[in-house]
Amino acid sequence: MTYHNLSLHTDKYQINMMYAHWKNGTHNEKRVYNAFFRKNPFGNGFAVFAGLERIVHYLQNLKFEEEDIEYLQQQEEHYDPAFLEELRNFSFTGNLYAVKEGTVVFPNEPIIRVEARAFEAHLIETAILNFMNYQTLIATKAARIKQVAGDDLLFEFGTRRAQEADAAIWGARAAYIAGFHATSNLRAGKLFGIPTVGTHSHAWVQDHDTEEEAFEKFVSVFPNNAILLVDTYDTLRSGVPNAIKVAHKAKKEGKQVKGIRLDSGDLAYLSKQARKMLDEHGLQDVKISASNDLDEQVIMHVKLQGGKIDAWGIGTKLITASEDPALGGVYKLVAKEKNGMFHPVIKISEDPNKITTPGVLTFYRILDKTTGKSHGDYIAMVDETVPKEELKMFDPVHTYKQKIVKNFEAVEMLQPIFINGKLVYELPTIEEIRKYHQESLSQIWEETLRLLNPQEYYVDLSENVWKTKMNLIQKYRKETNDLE
Ligand SMILES: Nc1ncnc2c1ncn2[C@@H]1O[C@H](COP(=O)(O)OP(=O)(O)OP(=O)(O)O)[C@@H](O)[C@H]1O
Ligand SMILES: O=P(O)(O)OC[C@H]1O[C@H](OP(=O)(O)OP(=O)(O)O)[C@H](O)[C@@H]1O
Ligand SMILES: O=C(O)c1cccnc1
Repeated sequence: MTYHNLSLHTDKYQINMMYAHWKNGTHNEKRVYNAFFRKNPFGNGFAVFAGLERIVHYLQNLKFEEEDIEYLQQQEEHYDPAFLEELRNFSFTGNLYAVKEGTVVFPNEPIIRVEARAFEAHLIETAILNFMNYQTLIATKAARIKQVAGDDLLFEFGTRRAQEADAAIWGARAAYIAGFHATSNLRAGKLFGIPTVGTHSHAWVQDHDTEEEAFEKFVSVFPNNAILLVDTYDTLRSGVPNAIKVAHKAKKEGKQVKGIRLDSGDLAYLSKQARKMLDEHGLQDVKISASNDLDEQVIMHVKLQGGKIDAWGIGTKLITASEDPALGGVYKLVAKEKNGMFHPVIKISEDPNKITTPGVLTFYRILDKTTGKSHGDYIAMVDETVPKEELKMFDPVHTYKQKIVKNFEAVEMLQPIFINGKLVYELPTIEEIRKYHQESLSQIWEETLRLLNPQEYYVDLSENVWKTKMNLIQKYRKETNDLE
């Protein structure tokens, strides 16, 4: 895939802050930022991290071309030519740590940590959040759909309804990571190695004198994999009977109609009737697929009503994450360098959920060695040793809620991706990511995975992190009181 240089894919305030740092001589000081989200989308109990591959390519290709420099010069009269010269030599030289794509993640944990010169850390915020927020959102929506679909096949059909081309292909990839089986977008298929799928549209049927002729012609060119759309005129009176006729004829000629597609009406009723009609004609091997504004709710209800659908094609509601269209992930400064050392910094808010967790942080998934399931996640300083035998886990807000965990394995979730600007991580294949996602899901109790009112997963702080946070809150509270 050719990756375009996206250096200007940032907000102007980032370049302004880079400029202000440069003018003040602080641009080479190191900063630490964490990317995280505060709330699971769709009322879900978890999210599925995606976007890392795009972030890796973005950082590898990050440079200011001559035309970008010229454009910046025109945009802001204050930019000093010597600053623009500095941009000419720009590349990402920092460290980036991230969880693996496909990981089940939770609110408020640092899923990406950036350690870089203030100059670089500012520039990359916007693009990192752009990639992480969208792809994680779609992977999460896809995981919800996957959960209700069971063993049924899931096809991603969203491109025509997606918010432009990038969203279509990266959304198709995110859906595949979360367990979809194929996409209708050939470019996504080619770029990422996702299996592709295609039926035909209503236009194909309208284009012929009769529906039967349309089906026959289609089967004649796709003798073993045609899926016939049966709802153009009347699903049960015309579409299904014509498909049956054509399927019989095909059989006699050594061909095979692979399936039919329902795209309107009551999908439970129509699929049950269609299955009955097909079976009565000995066509048990003709599968039924469905589409039409599907999401996890409709799929679940159609299945509860006894619908006989083998494959689901999902477009609009997946690719636009229609009922919750933004993840809201943020990138916050958590430590800054002074005299060669990192010092934790905090952002205070009236809303306790918006107070950041300071320090150079990592986090661990605390897996029970007997069940293989997670007790929760544990955020600690990178230089902290996590106890091996007994771990005290406590709720960081209601601290009296605590438990002592034994017989566990603490798995560090953040992986080094770039060290001193060098890529040190081998990007996994899409199949490896998809498999890893299932493994990650299997470590979470089903009470947290359920679609409706899931049990909240514990994301706890080490005592050290908690104390650092409380001390900083006290410090700022005291300073503010002193001012009054
Ligand atoms: N049995 C069902 N239970 C719950 N929802 C369903 C069922 N069958 C279809 N739906 C969903 O209901 C929504 C509306 O379907 P409806 O039949 O009203 O519209 P339509 O079929 O698109 O209409 P039209 O026939 O005019 O194209 C769609 O999102 C569809 O997926
Ligand atoms: O409903 P979605 O989840 O968004 O899935 C994609 C939709 O796109 C197609 O319809 P469209 O009316 O665009 O074209 P068609 O003529 O092929 O039906 C397809 O038949 C699906 O209904
Ligand atoms: O192949 C299909 O049936 C398809 C592809 C894209 C959108 N709707 C349907």
